[in-house]
Amino acid sequence: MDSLTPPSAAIAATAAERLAGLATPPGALGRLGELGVWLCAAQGACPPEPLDDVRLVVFAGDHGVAQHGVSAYPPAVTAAMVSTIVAGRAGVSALAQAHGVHVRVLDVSVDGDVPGLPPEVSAHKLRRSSGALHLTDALSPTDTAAAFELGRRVAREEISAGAQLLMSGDLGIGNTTPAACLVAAALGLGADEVVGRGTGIDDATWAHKRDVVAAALVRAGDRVDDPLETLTAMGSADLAATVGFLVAAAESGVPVLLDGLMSVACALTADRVAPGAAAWFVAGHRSTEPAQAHALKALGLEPLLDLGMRLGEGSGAVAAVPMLRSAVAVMRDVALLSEIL
Ligand SMILES: Cc1cc2ncn([C@H]3O[C@H](COP(=O)(O)O)[C@@H](O)[C@H]3O)c2cc1C
Ligand SMILES: O=C(O)c1cccnc1
Repeated sequence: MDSLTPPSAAIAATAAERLAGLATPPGALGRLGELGVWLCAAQGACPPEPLDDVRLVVFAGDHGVAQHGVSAYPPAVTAAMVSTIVAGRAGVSALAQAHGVHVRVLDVSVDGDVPGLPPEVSAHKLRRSSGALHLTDALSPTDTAAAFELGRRVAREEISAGAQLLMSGDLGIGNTTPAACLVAAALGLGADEVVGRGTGIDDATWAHKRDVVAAALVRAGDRVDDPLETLTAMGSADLAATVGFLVAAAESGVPVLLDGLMSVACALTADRVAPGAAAWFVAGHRSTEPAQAHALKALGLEPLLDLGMRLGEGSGAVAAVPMLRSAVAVMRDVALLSEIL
């Protein structure tokens, strides 16, 4: 893919000038000021538009590797949590209600049919679960392409419906294992550097998860050099869809607020598929997963929040939405020093 157009440098310069002219000491707004400048550049408008339409899409799927002792929870939790998001009662639902964020959840590859799902949640289902990535490819190349295109289509739908800011969320027991693999593949890291505690695994399970990731990396071989082949070898349909979603947001010039490990691993992969995509991303929070820290550093992103969260679902991104709205408010509503003197 060609390198993407970055946010407007001209508007960034105008916004930086406005920030410097506000009735505050220079730099006194700290990162809020930097965020404000970035948002102006991403929107192509200074002062920026209020963020009235903020949307999260949660990509749900199961993972074959979850049958092999890498999580503290059984795969059946995935379907139950999809229903819980639909009912508006998940962790991310509470945060989204508090901050006026629209949540859409998609069953991309949950293992089995989730009873009682509204058709719009299950209509895009691509497959059930994925191959156990240390033993076999997670997906076929056709599945990877279809999932990537699904994610792109979903982003375009949300943008057409009015999204000014997009976020991706994840749901799927075992998903920290493929996400760690994506980061290791992109950055040439070893399994022991990327494997984390996920849902809260003990030392013995961590050591096994590390061995599983190491085996997956050996099995993938030099396919790690290509981001889409990496998704085929050791990703999943829900993660490939997330990558497509993030690429399409960046292609369309819509800013993205990233979440934890899965979101950031997919952002890193999206920037490999579409170089320059990362200029459209801001990091919502630092999770406790080591691979997320490596990926953030490689992307040059410093997270807005560091609350020790490790939930996923998009929760850390949604928690950071008030920071972006604060940045908009200061850029719009603070007087200029020249007006008051
Ligand atoms: C009740 C519950 C709700 C969740 N919501 C998100 N996750 C998160 O934790 C899981 C990933 O961690 P691991 O790789 O260790 O399985 C995914 O389902 C992810 O979405 C949850 C996990 C649980 C148990
Ligand atoms: O980093 C995350 O988002 C995360 C970590 C553990 C489990 N689920 C999500």
